[in-house]
Amino acid sequence: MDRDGTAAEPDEAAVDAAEDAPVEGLAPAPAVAQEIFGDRLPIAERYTELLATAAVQRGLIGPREVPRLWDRHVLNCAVLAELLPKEASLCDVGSGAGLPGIPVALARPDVSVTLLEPLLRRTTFLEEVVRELGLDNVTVLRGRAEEMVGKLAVDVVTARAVAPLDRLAGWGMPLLRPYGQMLALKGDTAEQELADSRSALTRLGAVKWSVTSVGEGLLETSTRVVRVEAGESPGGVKAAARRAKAARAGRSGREREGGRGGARRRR
Ligand SMILES: C[S@@+](CC[C@H](N)C(=O)[O-])C[C@H]1O[C@@H](n2cnc3c(N)ncnc32)[C@H](O)[C@@H]1O
Repeated sequence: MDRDGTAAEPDEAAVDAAEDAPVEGLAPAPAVAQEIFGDRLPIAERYTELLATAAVQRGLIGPREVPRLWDRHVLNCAVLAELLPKEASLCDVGSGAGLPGIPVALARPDVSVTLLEPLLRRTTFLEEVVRELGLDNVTVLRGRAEEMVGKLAVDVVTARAVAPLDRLAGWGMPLLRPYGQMLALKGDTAEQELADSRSALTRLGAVKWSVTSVGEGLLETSTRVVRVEAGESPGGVKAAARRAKAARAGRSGREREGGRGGARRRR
């Protein structure tokens, strides 16, 4: 600010230099990032910088994570791309600062990603990031997963660090289309959580489940994923009833609108 109270015009060269300056503590992108993100690598680098700066300042990422953002967060999430069908629709439940949804969207521009997150502070950050990075395959949606049954139906649900597997499945499976899949990043607890959740998964319309590793041969530590495949009724009986209710509400709403239009036409 100048002494007369007006903001000084920023020096363009100084702004450029500030933008190019390395972020303290953040390592440069590892060589493998080029293989994973291809020509979107500069966008992935900018996203990682935003995690190291704005997301840390707003309390969405712990400051101690900064030195390991590439390995433990961005790349570790991006390799989920290996499991995604071509041109899939995907909902990242409890996306937080965009993990794993944004790295996946960067690695797979053919996939349409919805970042679902209930907290306003987090959706505000996500909207800003999506706008700044120009991610046209990403939508931000504010809400809880259990409120979205009948409103959202996708081929793939992803989640990391959101809830124990049985509870997560109760939220995520009802958002799938028939024969869709839920991919939960679970690390070392994957097998145990799966063993503890078998009856819940069956009740929720799952027909097949396994623990799989992605990023092998690319990352030092591969990413362990619980993969749960749905049958023809994802979410089971309760979800089917909720979807039918939502569909009836939608239909009667449309009929009411049509009815009003019809009345106008008859007059
Ligand atoms: C520990 S954070 C993990 C964020 C991100 N997935 C990551 O790995 O960095 C858990 C997130 O789940 C969100 N969450 C909690 N309950 C949820 C629900 N029922 N539906 C959707 N998101 C939920 C929280 O708001 C929070 O952002």
